Amino acid sequence: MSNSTMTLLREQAYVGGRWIVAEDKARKWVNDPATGETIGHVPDLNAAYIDGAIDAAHHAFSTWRHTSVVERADKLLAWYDGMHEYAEELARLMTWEQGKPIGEARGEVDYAASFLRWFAEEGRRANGSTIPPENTQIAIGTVKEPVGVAAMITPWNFPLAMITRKVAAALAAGCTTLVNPANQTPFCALSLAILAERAGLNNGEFNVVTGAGKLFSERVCATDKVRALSFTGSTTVGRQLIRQSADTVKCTAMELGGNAPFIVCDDIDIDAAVEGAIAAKFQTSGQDCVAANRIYVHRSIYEDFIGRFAERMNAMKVGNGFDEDTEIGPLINEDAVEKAQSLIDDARDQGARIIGREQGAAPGSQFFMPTLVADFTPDMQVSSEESFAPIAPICSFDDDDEVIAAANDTIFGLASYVYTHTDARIRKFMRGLEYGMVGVNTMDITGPHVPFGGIKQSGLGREGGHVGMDEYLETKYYCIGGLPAV
Ligand SMILES: NC(=O)c1ccc[n+]([C@@H]2O[C@H](COP(=O)([O-])OP(=O)(O)OC[C@H]3O[C@@H](n4cnc5c(N)ncnc54)[C@H](O)[C@@H]3O)[C@@H](O)[C@H]2O)c1
Ligand SMILES: N[C@@H](CC=O)C(=O)O
Repeated sequence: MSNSTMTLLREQAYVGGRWIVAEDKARKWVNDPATGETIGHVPDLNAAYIDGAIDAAHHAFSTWRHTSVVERADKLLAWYDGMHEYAEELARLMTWEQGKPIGEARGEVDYAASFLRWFAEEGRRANGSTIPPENTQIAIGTVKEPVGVAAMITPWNFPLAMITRKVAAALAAGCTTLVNPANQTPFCALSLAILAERAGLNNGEFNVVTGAGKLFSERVCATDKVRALSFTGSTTVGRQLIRQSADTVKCTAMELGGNAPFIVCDDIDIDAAVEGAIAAKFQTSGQDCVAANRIYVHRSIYEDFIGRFAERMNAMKVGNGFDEDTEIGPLINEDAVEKAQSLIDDARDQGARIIGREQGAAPGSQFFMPTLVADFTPDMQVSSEESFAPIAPICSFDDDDEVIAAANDTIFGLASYVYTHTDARIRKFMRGLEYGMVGVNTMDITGPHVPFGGIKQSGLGREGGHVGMDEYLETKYYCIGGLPAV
């Protein structure tokens, strides 16, 4: 399949079950990050269009909230089937506008679709409860009800999965949805809308509102018609959105930044730990909220680990994501490349050893060669900031308590990893690490069935798993009095 024959590339927004362009012809252009070439454009919707989309979702809610769980599940499953039917095209579209290596893009299509199936099934389990009353003439219980219209603002690094993980949960709960996708990757969101429309979600239940996130958030936060706001992105923007949501007291779900520690103890198979660290660091070319951002290795195996990691890293193929053997693609824009370089410069100036291929070997201006920063210290920016780049800071430690304290010394608390084969240590790390997620001897920690999310300034709420619908459900308590005594 070539890019010119794609059938899922649509240069219109999807609002109220209709495909629209902006009357004022305002557009946002989308570029291929690997080549810089233009892919196309999408409408840059102004406030009036955003308000129209809010009204459409609000109107649709009055019907969708009363649909049966079976109807909701059928539509989500039809959408799931559509994603599988068009899996290869979706993957190619993602590689084109996001830059992700095609193998990873195929993986994300499956991952994104898995949330549609999971929540199709999970919708049936939005159970209420009965509560034993204190006298026999009353009946007490709870029912779960949808919160209302839910708005979602999603990032570019997982342009399908970060949408389906939110939207499937919300639709299964009986909410209607408005998605504002990242400006770098709107075509993935719109391809989802094409498949949603074919699955029968064609009446304003799912809207893709392209254009600036800032304006979108201002409009949705200002109105009571939108009751929930779910955001995935940086902690800086998340804080701002929590503030903006205060005036209308919205339910907010926040999946924010991370600074994941990856701890390698001295009782492990070094090659397995190196493979885990390589995957945890370089997936999505380092642009992953759960990417290993600080690697701590026990002093007794430190130089050995660095040697093996560097050898593996230097063999990684950096290139256009469409080449099947590419392991590291482009970064999302040139600012990201500049930021990566400034992190390396700061670390070098403060005495770190910089190991890796020359940046001159990069195949284009938006590529950053994978780089190991050995002997990093807490004062370096690579330690406190999420690099979102293929940069692997590594330092040594002597003692478990010391490394747990170092790992926890951050405002973030999303993912963490530890490699050790000793039972007592597993328990100590699992409980001691102040993170929402702990991977032990694996970096493969996500899936539709797990509660994904962070503590501290990495977020509020969980996505996926049994709790993934909680953000979109209210608990209504009822108390029926005056019943005949039993
Ligand atoms: N916890 C998670 O599940 C998760 C997943 C993916 C990415 N992230 C985080 O996202 C960040 C990387 O993405 P980024 O740099 O593009 O983040 P970002 O916060 O700049 O942008 C994310 C989204 O927010 C929108 N946005 C930007 N400014 C806005 C504003 N003022 N109001 C409303 N919307 C606005 C953007 O258009 C984009 O769609 C990293 O920190 C990463 O850890 C977290
Ligand atoms: N890698 C995460 C998304 C964050 O960027 C996931 O697996 O859901």
